[in-house]
Amino acid sequence: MSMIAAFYSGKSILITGATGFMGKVLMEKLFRTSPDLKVIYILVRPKAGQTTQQRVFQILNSKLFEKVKEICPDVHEKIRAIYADLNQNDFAISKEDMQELLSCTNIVFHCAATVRFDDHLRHAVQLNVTATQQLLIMASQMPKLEAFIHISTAFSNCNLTHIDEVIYPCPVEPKKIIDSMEWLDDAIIDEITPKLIGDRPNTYTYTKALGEMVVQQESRNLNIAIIRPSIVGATWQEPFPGWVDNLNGPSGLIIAAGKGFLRSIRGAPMAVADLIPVDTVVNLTLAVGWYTAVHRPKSTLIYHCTSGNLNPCNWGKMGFQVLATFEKVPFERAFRRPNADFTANTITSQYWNAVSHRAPAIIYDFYLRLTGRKPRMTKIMNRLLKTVSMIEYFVNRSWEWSTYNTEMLMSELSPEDQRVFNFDVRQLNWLEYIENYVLGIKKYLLKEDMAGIPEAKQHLKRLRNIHYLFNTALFLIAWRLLIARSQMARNVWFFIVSFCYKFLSYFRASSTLKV
Ligand SMILES: CCCCCCCCCCCCCCCCCCCCCCCCCCCC(=O)SCCNC(=O)CCNC(=O)[C@H](O)C(C)(C)COP(=O)(O)OP(=O)(O)OC[C@H]1O[C@@H](n2cnc3c(N)ncnc32)[C@H](O)[C@@H]1OP(=O)(O)O
Ligand SMILES: NC(=O)C1=CN([C@@H]2O[C@H](COP(=O)(O)OP(=O)(O)OC[C@H]3O[C@@H](n4cnc5c(N)ncnc54)[C@H](OP(=O)(O)O)[C@@H]3O)[C@@H](O)[C@H]2O)C=CC1
Repeated sequence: MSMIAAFYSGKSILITGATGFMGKVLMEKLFRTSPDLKVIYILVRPKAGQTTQQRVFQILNSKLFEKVKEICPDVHEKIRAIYADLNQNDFAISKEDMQELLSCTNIVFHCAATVRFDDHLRHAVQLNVTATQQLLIMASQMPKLEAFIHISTAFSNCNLTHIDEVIYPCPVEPKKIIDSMEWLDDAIIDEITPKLIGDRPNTYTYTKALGEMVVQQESRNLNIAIIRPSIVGATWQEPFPGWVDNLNGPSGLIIAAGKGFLRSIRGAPMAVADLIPVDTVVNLTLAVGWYTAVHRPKSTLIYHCTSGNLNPCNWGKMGFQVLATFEKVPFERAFRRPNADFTANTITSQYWNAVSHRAPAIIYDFYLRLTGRKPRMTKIMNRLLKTVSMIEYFVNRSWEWSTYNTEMLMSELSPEDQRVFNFDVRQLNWLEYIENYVLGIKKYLLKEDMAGIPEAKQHLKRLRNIHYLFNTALFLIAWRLLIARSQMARNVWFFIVSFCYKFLSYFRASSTLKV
């Protein structure tokens, strides 16, 4: 019997960010392994024309929850969606709902965040810092609370190269930042943002670091733990391999490469690609929830959920396997044949951006205009290049995260728990994982049918022929222009033509002699 699964039975659990990538997998695993849990409260806001109830309905009816509905048929009744907006005071939760949350919650998993790299500092602070502070204040009023688990990121201290499982202070106190956001106008915030984030690449990593400081400062007598996952990818094993439903991290770029838009990234092929499957993060999160509640460590423990030091894989190997998978299972209606590579420096990167990204987009838009359609490729390409420029920081460096706490926890688990809540990345076979990841993107994100693979392969063949034809035409035009302008080129051309002629005459004469 799994001790962790038994621990969650009968519990009332509050999850923020349950509609997000990680939150959904967390809920799924909880229901699947502890169907006897009492209730999961989720803080949800209406979005994209859907009410909170409709959003929950959509999640429960997704493929991810198919197994859960067999194991826990009353799952609908065990989810209590609470209207909440983490940008508002008291999260805009009604008095009755707040009362219920405060009096019943046993465990809090705080997953909600803005993960956008380019978010305005005011918004990133509101969600990643102020909302965390407010949630902790709420938690301190929960008499039945056993553990509060905060999800941070392994990149909250990406300005360092070796990162321990400790909280590193930021130069300016989070409270001061929170206060200043209230009275500074956007223009001034824009001006001071680069100074505040310092040697971090974006507002996301900076505000996640502030969020950790807030957790430390507001911990009072709560049982708190912080989990720092690295780059979260598709599921490895559970509930099935390859599940993914958003474009964050590598997923969007894998699509861009598979559809032939992305041809090159400035990146270091030998740098460690610290990817971690989402189900591994969730298993660790649930194990940490159990350990924190049952063993009540004296201080706030931080757990690194990373792969690099136990089972490293580099970007070169990962990219190579992504491209190899496209050969077997190509994406449909590709713009060009998938063929991406890492470039070493800014100059070559700019060259390839001009030649392989911008030029084909301009040519294609010209073709669209000629055929009376609206040009769109330059816009898509600009967006892609913006995304690439934002992730380049992470594919050009390697980090070293110590994992003492994570390994300690692994050793504390019973063999059954180690199996059911497996977070041992040493068992991960990268090639298999990446292949399933690409397949998962095709099936669950792009919603492409496997039956369409022969047609997709046929389409790639046509693209290859167009590519050869285009290159040959381009070569001939360039050559023709050169001949018109340069005596030397003309001489070379006549030499080649006469050489070919002589060779053919000799070949014809010798074959006639043989007959
Ligand atoms: C040795 C030789 C080997 C040779 C082999 C070579 C092989 C080459 C490569 C082959 C294949 C490539 C595979 C690997 C590539 C490397 C990937 C590296 C990824 C590294 C990521 C590191 C992240 C680490 C950070 C820490 C992790 C975290 O803690 S948080 C999670 C990370 N967060 C994110 O990823 C969020 C990023 N997104 C944003 O910040 C923003 O969305 C944006 C700034 C990128 C874009 O903002 P914008 O306002 O322009 O657009 P938005 O409104 O958001 O969306 C508009 C449309 O664009 C779509 N979209 C959104 N995000 C992405 C995305 N990431 N990629 C693509 N498209 C995206 C979105 O859906 C919108 O679409 P529409 O609705 O249709 O308009
Ligand atoms: N994905 C990754 O690679 C990594 C993620 N992390 C961390 O893991 C956690 C979960 O990330 P992930 O699931 O990928 O992120 P997602 O972007 O998929 O999910 C974010 C969640 O936060 C919710 N949220 C955002 N703003 C509000 C708001 N104003 N009110 C209520 N809810 C809100 C979203 O709700 P809605 O659906 O309404 O937008 C969504 O449920 C985050 O803390 C992130 O920092 C850490 C390392 C890597």
